[in-house]
Amino acid sequence: MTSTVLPSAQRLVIKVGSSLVTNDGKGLDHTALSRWAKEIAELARQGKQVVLVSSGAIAEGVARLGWSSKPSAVHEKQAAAAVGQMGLCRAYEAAFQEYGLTCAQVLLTHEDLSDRTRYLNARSTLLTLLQLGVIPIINENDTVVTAEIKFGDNDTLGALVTNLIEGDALVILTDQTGLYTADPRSNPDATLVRFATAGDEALEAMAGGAGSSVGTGGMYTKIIAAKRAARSGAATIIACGRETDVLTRLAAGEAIGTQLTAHTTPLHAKKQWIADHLQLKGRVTLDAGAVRALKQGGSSLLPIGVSAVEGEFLRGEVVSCIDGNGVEIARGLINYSSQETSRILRHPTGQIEAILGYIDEAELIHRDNLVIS
Ligand SMILES: Nc1ncnc2c1ncn2[C@@H]1O[C@H](COP(=O)(O)OP(=O)(O)O)[C@@H](O)[C@H]1O
Ligand SMILES: N[C@@H](CCC(=O)OP(=O)(O)O)C(=O)O
Repeated sequence: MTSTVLPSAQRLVIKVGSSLVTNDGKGLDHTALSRWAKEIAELARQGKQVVLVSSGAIAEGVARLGWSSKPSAVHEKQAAAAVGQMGLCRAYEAAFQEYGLTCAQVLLTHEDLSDRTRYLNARSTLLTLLQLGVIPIINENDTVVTAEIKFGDNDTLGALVTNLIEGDALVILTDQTGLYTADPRSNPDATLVRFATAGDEALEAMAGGAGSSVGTGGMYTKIIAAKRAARSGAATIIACGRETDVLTRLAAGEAIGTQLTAHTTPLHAKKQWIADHLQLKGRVTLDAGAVRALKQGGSSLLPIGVSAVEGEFLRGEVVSCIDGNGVEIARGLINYSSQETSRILRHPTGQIEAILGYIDEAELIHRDNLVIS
């Protein structure tokens, strides 16, 4: 339980809060942005895919408009967010450019992620950006949200994005070292919780249950976000964004802050997520040997075991694996598009590169991404 998850995490969602991004509301903290960009560039160099969820639009808008404090009227908050988002984009673009990385702005609402078509569109856009080596920077689309449909906090958005792209981990950077047994601002004796299980109800009490002074945000939404991220098997780390090299040290295996691990095995949760949430985009027909290998369990699907392909799909989409009689054997996330699959089917893995001119993965569907029917 005490091992750290980040060294093996391939796909990460990193969320930074308003207090960090805007230096406690005193305008954008360019030094902090540049530090994170440098660390994220290092993670990318290590082969990790990173999505950044950044708050701060409203706080930055308030500063740019010369207002003395955050307005309470929703339409004024929306206006401030629209102004501030420009600043966030410019600052992130400059910060990432310094390290040779391209970034992209993605604004999402809760509705986008509860509507199946939009969910899948958002997913495929984000996966395409990641494949292109671009760092997506996500915020809530404050212009179009009303009280009922708004995320209300970017911790929840971070968790939903983690589910959406099946991130291996959600890293929530905030102004505290991690989760304490009580709010350290008002409880000097509180101690840091280093490892726990996401979804453990005792954590919600520590973070101040809903209705208390911190119940509408603060640590509470981070604990709930961890519970949500665990549904697709992701672990959550809550750490201080002001700590030197926090991201690269976490990636090197250092236990910093609080780690909340998914209670089910990540693999099981991820497979369940694939089965429940993603739409079938096509079918591949397996030969008898591949059917046996999959049914007996434990094997990945290799292109040599596939005899036919139907439908149009992209890398990362879900396809059904059927036997010669059309009976479904499994479903899984495929590593090659339908066009690529039709070119490499019946071929040994060693020939993929010669046929396509490149190789993404040796397997057509990795066993971790296969759900046997
Ligand atoms: N048990 C707890 N452990 C740590 N921080 C807590 C706890 N309960 C409440 N908090 C408060 O949560 C705050 C962080 O939440 P918030 O201000 O919403 O950050 P962000 O802008 O990063 O989302 C801390 O500054 C702290 O005062
Ligand atoms: N969309 C808003 C997000 C506000 C928000 O959730 O802030 P935080 O609790 O600091 O992560 C903004 O950019 O200001």
